[in-house]
Amino acid sequence: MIRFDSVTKKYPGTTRPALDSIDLEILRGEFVFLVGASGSGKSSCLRLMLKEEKPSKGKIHVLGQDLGAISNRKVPYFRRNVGVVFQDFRLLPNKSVYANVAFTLQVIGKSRGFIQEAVPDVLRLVGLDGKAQRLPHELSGGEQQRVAIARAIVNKPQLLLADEPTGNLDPTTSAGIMTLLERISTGGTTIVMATHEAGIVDQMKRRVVELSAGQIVRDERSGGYGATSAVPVVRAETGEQLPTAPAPKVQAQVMQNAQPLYVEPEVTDDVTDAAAAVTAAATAAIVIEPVEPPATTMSRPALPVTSTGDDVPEQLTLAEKLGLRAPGGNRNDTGEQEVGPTR
Ligand SMILES: Nc1ncnc2c1ncn2[C@@H]1O[C@H](COP(=O)(O)OP(=O)(O)OP(=O)(O)O)[C@@H](O)[C@H]1O
Repeated sequence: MIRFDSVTKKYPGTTRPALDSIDLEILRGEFVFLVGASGSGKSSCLRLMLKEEKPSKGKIHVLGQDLGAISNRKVPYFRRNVGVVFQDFRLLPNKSVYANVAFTLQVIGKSRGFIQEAVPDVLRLVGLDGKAQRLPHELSGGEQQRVAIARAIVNKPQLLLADEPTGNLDPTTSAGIMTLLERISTGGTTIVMATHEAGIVDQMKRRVVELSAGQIVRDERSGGYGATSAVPVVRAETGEQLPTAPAPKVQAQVMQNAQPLYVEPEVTDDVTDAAAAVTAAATAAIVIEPVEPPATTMSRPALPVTSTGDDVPEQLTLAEKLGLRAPGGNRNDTGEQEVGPTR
């Protein structure tokens, strides 16, 4: 499904690599957490898997394809099989929930009939079937993230990449999002998720790959978060060590005491709401701890905007960022403007 062979990523103008000779194999259907201190290379890993960045050395295979052999023109076709979810949702602000999800299918040329079936189906799966006509700002943060997840999976990708998808959400809502991701995973989708949330990782007991200063320092089949948040942050550009990484919001202890996140799917469409209710009840005791910002803020570019080649424009539309259209391709009537969290 995913293979990294001695992959090194060194960004221009930096003194040390963001990823340093990484070997990694992820099999079909796995649910893998990428953990590690801020700056350890998690987002770089995801960007490489999506071919948003090119490795400086080494080879990457995703979905059976050698990413180095895919031309920029063919990248959107590759990405049709890869869903992506970001911390800041990236929804179209002036489009309804339905239109946001339908957009993905319109861009890749699916028929109206297909869209009219697929969108309600996926909105039911994420528990938003009653909210199809709402605008993003009329939804809670958790609901907005569920729209983003619906958009990411509506084309039934084999692989879902998630970069801190609960980063903007409170602990209970985060647990609900994890319930949903776990359900998507049981449907056979491979999921790779970068996170700082110790409680979630400890509770779900999935494969954990830990990065430290660009190297894999731990790869456990059924692991916990470990002590990564205590690992000093290292700035790739200078090698300077920063004192702390962001504190996780969902405390491990509380999540350990919570009931399992996953609820067996039922035949009714209310299953997601039922699962969310169970999760909410189980995590009702969670105390929302104020998250102190790190002593020094890391300068890090937004995940998808990085230019990958000489012929790729700097300003990418949403469809281009999501890999649904080749950069510079025909920008028709899809109204591509994006929005982050609206609360
Ligand atoms: N476009 C870039 N140009 C230069 N350096 C970069 C770039 N992107 C990332 N880096 C550096 O590469 C290193 C790894 O960054 P990356 O974003 O992959 O870490 P991360 O583990 O995802 O961090 P966080 O948890 O804060 O999101 C960091 O030192 C970062 O400063």
